Amino acid sequence: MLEFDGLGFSHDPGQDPGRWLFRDVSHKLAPGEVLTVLGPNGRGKTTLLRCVAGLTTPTEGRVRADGAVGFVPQSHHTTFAYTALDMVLMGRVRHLRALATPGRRDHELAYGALGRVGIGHLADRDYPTLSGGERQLVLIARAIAAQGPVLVLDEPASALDLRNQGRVLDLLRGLADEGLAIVLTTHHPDHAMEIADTAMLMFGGTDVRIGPADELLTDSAVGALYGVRAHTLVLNEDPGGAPRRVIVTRYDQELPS
Ligand SMILES: Nc1ncnc2c1ncn2[C@@H]1O[C@H](COP(=O)(O)OP(=O)(O)OP(=O)(O)O)[C@@H](O)[C@H]1O
Repeated sequence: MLEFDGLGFSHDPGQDPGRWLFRDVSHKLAPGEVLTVLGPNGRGKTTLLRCVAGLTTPTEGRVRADGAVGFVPQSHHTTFAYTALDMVLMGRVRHLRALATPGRRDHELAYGALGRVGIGHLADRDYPTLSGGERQLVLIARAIAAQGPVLVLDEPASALDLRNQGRVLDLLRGLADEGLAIVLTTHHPDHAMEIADTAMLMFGGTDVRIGPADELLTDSAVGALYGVRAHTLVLNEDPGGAPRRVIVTRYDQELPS
């Protein structure tokens, strides 16, 4: 379970009026729930995620989680020559006694997590030599190996190719179905429609809308959020199966701001 209540953040709260990135944001995620956060660049998605993960202190409000919150940053660089396996083993740290080194079970879980994100073959590679997408997969594996009940991921698919985007979305949905509560940001409404139970649209300041993803993610809401024209397409890919709704945008048709 993850709950945030009255969450607000401003870099200059003393200003009148204060310039709030977001304010009065509340939601309670049940185990198994995926919440997807959408909003334009600079709207405060990363700041909100960092508040939820306990890495940034919110200006207002509080966060409560049943257990450790795993955080997967948008990108990560290190010059230290850790291997991919070492990076994933770091996710096990809170399970180790003081000064203990990872044991057989930790290694099994780390290899298992690398396998789950499809990069078991990269275990012994030096992390700084991996591509951006490969590094993103290592960080997701690290969060999986940590075995916490809550995962918070900042644009986890941003550096991934189309096939790996699908794999990671499937993986996250699968982890939620195993009982994890998951919060992620994305710039792709389709990713939200694919896996989210709940969507959060950050229109700015106090206008932050939270609700069931299939109700909130309409072409008019997505269009208004980004200032573009958006259209819904209904795909009947599987005869006898439920039609799938996707939102496409016309990049050449900005709405007047
Ligand atoms: N120290 C600071 N002082 C003032 N503004 C800051 C400071 N640090 C960050 N900001 C601003 O806060 C805003 C929110 O940043 P944040 O990274 O949360 O946005 P985001 O929605 O995740 O953006 P993106 O989609 O580009 O990743 C941005 O406009 C950023 O420039």
